[in-house]
Amino acid sequence: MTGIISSDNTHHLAIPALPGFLQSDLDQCARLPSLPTVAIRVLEVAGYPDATLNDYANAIEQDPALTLRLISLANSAFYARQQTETHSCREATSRLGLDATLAAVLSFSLWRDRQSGDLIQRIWGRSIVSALAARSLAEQLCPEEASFVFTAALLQDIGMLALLAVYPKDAHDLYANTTFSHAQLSRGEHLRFGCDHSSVGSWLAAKWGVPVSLAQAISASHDEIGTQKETYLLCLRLSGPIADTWLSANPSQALATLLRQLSPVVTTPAISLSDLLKNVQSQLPLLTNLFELTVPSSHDTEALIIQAQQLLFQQTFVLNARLNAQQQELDELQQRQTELEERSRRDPLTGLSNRAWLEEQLHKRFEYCQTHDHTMSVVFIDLDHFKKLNDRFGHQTGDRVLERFGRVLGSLVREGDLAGRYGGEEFLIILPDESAKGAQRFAKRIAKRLAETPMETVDGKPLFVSVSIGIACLSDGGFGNGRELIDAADQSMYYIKRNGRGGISLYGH
Ligand SMILES: Nc1nc2c(ncn2[C@@H]2O[C@H](COP(=O)(O)OP(=O)(O)OP(=O)(O)O)[C@@H](O)[C@H]2O)c(=O)[nH]1
Repeated sequence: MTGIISSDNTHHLAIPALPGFLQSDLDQCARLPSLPTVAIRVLEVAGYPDATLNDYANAIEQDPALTLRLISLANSAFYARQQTETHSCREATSRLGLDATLAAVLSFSLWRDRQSGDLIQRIWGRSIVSALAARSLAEQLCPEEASFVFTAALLQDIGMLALLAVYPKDAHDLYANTTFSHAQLSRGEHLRFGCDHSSVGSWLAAKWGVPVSLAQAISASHDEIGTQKETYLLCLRLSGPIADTWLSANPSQALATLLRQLSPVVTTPAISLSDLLKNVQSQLPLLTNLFELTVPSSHDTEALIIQAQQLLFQQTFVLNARLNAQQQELDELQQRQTELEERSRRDPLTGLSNRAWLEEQLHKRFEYCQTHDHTMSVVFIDLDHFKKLNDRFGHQTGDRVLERFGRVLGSLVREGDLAGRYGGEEFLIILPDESAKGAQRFAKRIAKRLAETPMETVDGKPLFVSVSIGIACLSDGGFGNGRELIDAADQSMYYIKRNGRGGISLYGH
């Protein structure tokens, strides 16, 4: 059959460009599938939302050979079924119906080599189931576009035929791998040919001169489900995976998996899966007969749905259990991480903050006070004569004193204050929003507590300690950073040390 290109649409900007090498190989290929003018005219008619059988018949009658074949098809045993013989194209199209007429025209035009083997059979088989699924979906979601969607779905894989014509070996090797999913095939095509068959199919359809909208739909047919705005594209994109499910060796399992994959992206409640599958089931023999394909095994659609739902429930159950286990692991990891972080901030002996954490927090607080015009105070505490205490009572007693003092300090600070061990027998407390006077009151409470409460008992005797305390308040000096504030408190503390110990000094006073 001679392919006559009625109007080449490949230059149309809305059709994506192909890689240069592929484009030139396709241009030079003499064996590309071709469509006669009459088939293109029929495709145009199929694009009308209100196409009638008359429109189809008028287009088909332009080609006497095709008309004759349609009439003989309509009179074949399968379609005749006790009806009288038909003689006109109009009667033939009416007997076949719109979908079957269109499929017949395409099959006569494209399906030339009836002996072309399993691979081509598989490609057309998928296209036919896709077309039926797409039409059924469209009838539920966008009835006015059902016919267009049917056509686009039927042609969505024609790019595979083109690639088989241009690169017979490479394409055959890829397509013959029946373990590949359709998505894996597309990825394989990208690797080998620089794009997938939806782009090639779109280019081919545009080259035939089919309506641009149809070529564009073919191009978008394999894109990710859920990214489309138009409902007809949703129907088209769902049709392929549904066909794969139908044709799978284990359809209920495949359907359950598909439903699970689709549940987050397809939220249209209007789709009746049962109607969809029943439609495919009832129309399939008619269309496969046109293409002289072996009818893909039929399914008990109700049982299929029930089995798929049961599997879906099981899968969800297993998935949830796995998710729960993972979540638990994650929680434990997070808890460990939090504990580690917490520990990295603590002084192990007293349980108070350590120096690094104190300095980091002081730095942050200082910045905050600068930008928000707040004040703060720091209190520097050094235990008096601690060396002597160690020397006299032992290092362990010294440790217990430090530990006990840490607890006392912790009990005296308020929420929001930060007390820590700065080093050895030195402690630092950050008092956010505290004036010098408030910090002094706090320091006095510490001194009073130490005067009243022994930090240890040695040989039955209470061991009291005194401390030297230096205070610096942000409001009392031109401090450039947190470090300077600590130094000021440290200097005040040393002032007490130099003057006999056991007292409180406020920087700048
Ligand atoms: N038990 C114990 N002692 C410590 C710890 N860290 C530091 N020290 C001791 O604390 C003592 C501090 O001595 P100095 O810096 O001379 O100060 P001081 O003896 O308290 O004298 P003044 O500060 O002048 O009153 C040293 O002997 C350190 O070994 C600790 O974690 N545990």
